Amino acid sequence: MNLDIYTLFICELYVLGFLSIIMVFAWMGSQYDRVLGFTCLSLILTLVAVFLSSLRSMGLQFLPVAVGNILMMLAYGGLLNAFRLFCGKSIGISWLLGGLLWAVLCFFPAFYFSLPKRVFVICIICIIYTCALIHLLWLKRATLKVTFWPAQLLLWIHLLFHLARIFLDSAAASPLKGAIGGSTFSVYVILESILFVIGLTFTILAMVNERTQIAHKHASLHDPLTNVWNRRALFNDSERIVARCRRQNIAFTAVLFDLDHFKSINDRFGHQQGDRVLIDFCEVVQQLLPKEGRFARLGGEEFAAIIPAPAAEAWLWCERVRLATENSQPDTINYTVSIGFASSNDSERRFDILLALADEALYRAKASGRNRTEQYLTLSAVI
Ligand SMILES: Nc1nc2c(ncn2[C@@H]2O[C@H](COP(=O)(O)OP(=O)(O)OP(=O)(O)O)[C@@H](O)[C@H]2O)c(=O)[nH]1
Repeated sequence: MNLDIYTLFICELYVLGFLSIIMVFAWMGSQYDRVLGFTCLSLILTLVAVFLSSLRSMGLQFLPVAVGNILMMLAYGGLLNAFRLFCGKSIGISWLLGGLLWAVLCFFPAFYFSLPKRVFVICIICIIYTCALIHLLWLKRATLKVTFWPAQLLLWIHLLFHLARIFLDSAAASPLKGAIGGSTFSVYVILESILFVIGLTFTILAMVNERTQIAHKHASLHDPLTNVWNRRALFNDSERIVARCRRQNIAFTAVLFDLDHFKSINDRFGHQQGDRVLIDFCEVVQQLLPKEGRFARLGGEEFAAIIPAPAAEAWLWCERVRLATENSQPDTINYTVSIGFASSNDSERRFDILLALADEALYRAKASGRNRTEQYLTLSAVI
C-alpha cells in the first residue's frame, strides 16, 4: 500500500476539524460536561499541533518541533483530565507535565536538533499517557459494561503502536521535499493518529452516554435520600424473586415497615435529623437483609421488603430488625418501627396482594401500641 503523506495530512486536518466541531456541540448539549470539554480541548490542541508540524515544509524548526509538540503533549494531558474527571478524580497538574518536559528538553541543542532523540522521547511520553488512560479506564470496568472493552482495545493498540515505533522508526529524515512529519515513518504515525482520534472521540462519547444512562437508570430505581431501592424497583424485582421461589418451591414473605411517631421526631429534632433517622433505618435493615431479599422505601417513613422465607423465619427476621432499630441511636435519637408481614407458600400468590395483607398486619401493630411485629394471621392460617 502506497500512502501519500500529503493526502493523509489533509485527511487528518479534516478529521480533527470535523471531530472538534462534533465535540463542541456534544459538550454544549451535555450542559458543559467537563469530560467532553477536555476531550474537545484535546482535539483542538491536536489540530493546531498537526498544522504546526506541517510548517516543517517551509523550513521552520521552532514552531513544529517545540510549539507543535508541546501542544501535542498538552492534548494528551487534556485526554488525561477527561479520563480523570470520568473516574471522579480531580485534575491536578499531571496533565501539564508532558508539555513542560518537552519545553525543558528543547533548551538542549543535543535534543532539539536530534530527530532520533525526539522520536524516542515522544514515544515514551505517549506510552506513559496511554498507560495512565488504560489504568483510569480499568477503575471503571465494573460500571462500563458496553464501552469498557472497545475503549481498552483502542488504547492498547495505540500503546503498542508507539512501543513498536521506538524500534521501527529509524528516525531518518524524510527525503521528500518539505516532508510534513519529519521521518520516513511519519506516514504511519499520521495514519494511526487519524484512526486513533476517530476511535477515541466516538468511544468517549459512548462512555459519557453510557454513564448518563447508568445515572438515569439509578435515579429511576433508587430513593434519592436513602439510596435504597424505590417502589418501582421493588415491584420489578419482586416478580423475579417470586418466580424463583415458585421454581424452587419455597415460601416468600412481604414485609411492611412504618417508623413510629415520625412526625414528632421531625417536630422535636428538625427535618434534617428526621432524614438522618430514615437513612439510619435503611442501614439497619440493609445490614440484616438476606442476600436474596430486596428492601425499598415506598415513601415518607414507610418501607417494604420481600424475603424468600416462610412465616416462622420471617417472624424472626422482622424481630431482629425491630430490635436493631430500637437499639440504634443516630445522633442519640431513639426511634422505633412497627412491622407487618404476610407470608405465603401458595405459588399463585402475588407480591402486591401479600403486601396489602402485610398492611393490615401493620395496622394491627400500630393499633396495639407500636414497636411491634404482627403477622397477617388469616393467610398464615391458610398456608
Ligand atoms: N424528615 C423527613 N420527614 C418526612 C419525609 N417524608 C415524610 N416525612 C414526614 O413523616 C411524617 C409522617 O407522619 P405520620 O404519617 O403522621 O406518621 P407518624 O408520625 O410516624 O405516626 P405513626 O405512623 O402513626 O406512628 C410527616 O410529618 C412527614 O412530613 C422525609 O423524607 N424526611
